[in-house]
Amino acid sequence: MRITDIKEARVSIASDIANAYISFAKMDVSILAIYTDAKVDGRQVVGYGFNSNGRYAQSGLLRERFLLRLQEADAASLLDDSGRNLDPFKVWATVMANEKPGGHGERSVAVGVIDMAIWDIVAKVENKPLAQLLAERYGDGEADRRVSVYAAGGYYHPGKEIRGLQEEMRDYLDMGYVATKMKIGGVPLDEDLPRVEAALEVVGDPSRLAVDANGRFDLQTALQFADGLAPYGVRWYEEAGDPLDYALQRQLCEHYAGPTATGENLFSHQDVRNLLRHGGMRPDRDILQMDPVLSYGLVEYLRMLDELRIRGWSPRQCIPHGGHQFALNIAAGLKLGGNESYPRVFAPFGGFADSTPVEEGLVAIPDRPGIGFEDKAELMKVFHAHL
Ligand SMILES: O=C([O-])CC(=O)C(=O)O
Ligand SMILES: [Mg+2]
Repeated sequence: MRITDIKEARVSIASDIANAYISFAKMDVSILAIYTDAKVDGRQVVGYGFNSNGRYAQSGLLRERFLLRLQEADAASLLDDSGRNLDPFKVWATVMANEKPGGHGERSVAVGVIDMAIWDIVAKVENKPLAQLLAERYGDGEADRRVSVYAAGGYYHPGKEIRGLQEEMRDYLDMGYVATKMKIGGVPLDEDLPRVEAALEVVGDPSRLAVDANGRFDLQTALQFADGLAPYGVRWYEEAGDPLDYALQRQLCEHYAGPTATGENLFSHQDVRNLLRHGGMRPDRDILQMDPVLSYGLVEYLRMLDELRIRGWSPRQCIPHGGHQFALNIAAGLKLGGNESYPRVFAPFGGFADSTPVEEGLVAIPDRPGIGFEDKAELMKVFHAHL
């Protein structure tokens, strides 16, 4: 088989929401289609990819470097031993040729978009959902049938007062979620704690509400918020400080008994190794949120999981960022602890298949080959309109 064509485009997901660090007023993503000459049940196999929110479209890196390498590669050099499917590890090595180590920057996002599309192809050629393929290749053969998801939102939004936040949380519960997440750190502690209390009034059990500071705080503020949050017992306290400030994370873990979470802005297995070595994170409670598409794709995510295992961490402590179907398949196939979901923001890239509504906080994997994008009409419309 061979790749016959590659199309890439930039799509806006701009909105007027903000977290403690950034506004999403100019947010966009790269979308990608990789066409092949493979056919399954008479249909051409096409793989789709996109990056999740928080990092911008990667058009320049994709066009000028990574896709060129893929297009210039000898077709046979990309195949697995059977010769009838792509090998994601060989594709990864091809697109990463002549890249120095370190300095991961956003190169990892461009490569992640390609990797997502390649795994979509590989699972389609095998005629299986990606979750099943992963369980067979890397697990005990059985994927989790349903994945625990939580509704991420609670952004700062002009004109959205406490009542608006409560309505948003109620909306998530009505949609079938039992757990949610909200932003903190965009206003001072004495204004944020009433927001947390208001959300808790709706969500109920504090173990069902996580809070996310998006890396906003210095050590002192991180600890002040920790003290403010401690009496509530929220599900987790996310990205208190800069994602690469492992000393801050360690001091937070020493100070705050509740679960913390971080990792969505770690883009390599080397970064994850450093977090686990130096960040003081506790395998019995803390949550790791690396997002496979932002961090060089599933090929690299498997290396991250190796770093976890070496250090006695269970993959169940991983709940990836990003709210996309790729991470949902990975969570089911590799038996992670759950997956993020964005029911109301970043559409149509957030959310899962049309045929698998969230029920009691769980979502199933549709019985479709690949990642399952074909079971998400609004997303396919975007792919077809641009690619
Ligand atoms: O607001 C963002 O950048 C998204 C985020 O942190 C999350 O989903 O955890
Ligand atoms: Mg976050």
